[in-house]
Amino acid sequence: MGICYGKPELPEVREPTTPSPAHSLFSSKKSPSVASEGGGSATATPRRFFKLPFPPPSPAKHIRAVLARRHGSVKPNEAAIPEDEGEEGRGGAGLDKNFGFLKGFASKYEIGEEVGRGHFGYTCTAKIKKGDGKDQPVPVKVIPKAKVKQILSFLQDLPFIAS
Ligand SMILES: Nc1ncnc2c1ncn2[C@@H]1O[C@H](COP(=O)(O)OP(=O)(O)OP(=O)(O)O)[C@@H](O)[C@H]1O
Repeated sequence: MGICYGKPELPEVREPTTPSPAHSLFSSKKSPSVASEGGGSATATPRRFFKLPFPPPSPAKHIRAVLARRHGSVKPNEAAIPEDEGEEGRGGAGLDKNFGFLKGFASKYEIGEEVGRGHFGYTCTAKIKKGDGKDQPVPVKVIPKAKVKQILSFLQDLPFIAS
């Protein structure tokens, strides 16, 4: 009897009945633990995030609150400038001159009628009284000091602007 040199019989490789802990890392199937956490879909986590008892505060509310607070402390002569242009028309209707011009303004310029309004102030016609350009018509933009202070104060209250 000779010795037979056939192929050695290899043991049959079978899938283990219980997968190793690393199996889920390489398997395309979802692990049972992941699948049980709310379905594992892309929408599951955001849905849980938005189930907060209160929605996050809107920055618009903060801005509106600051504006309302500021508006409450506005003096009567400041309220003469509307937020939207053209409400009172042109030509000086409702023009409030109850504020201080720069020193020497009255001696240099003769202020005329209002020609238009913006968010911060209004524009008037004026005429140079003396010196270079005497009698030359010029536009004068009037921004009440209190309005500037109000805007600066509002900007400082904003959380995203460093003072
Ligand atoms: N030189 C000018 N000649 C004629 N009209 C003018 C002149 N300058 C301004 N105006 C009128 O006055 C209006 C207001 O001008 P203003 O410069 O105050 O506007 P604005 O820049 O929108 O204002 P704000 O910066 O306060 O928002 C203009 O829409 C325009 O009708």
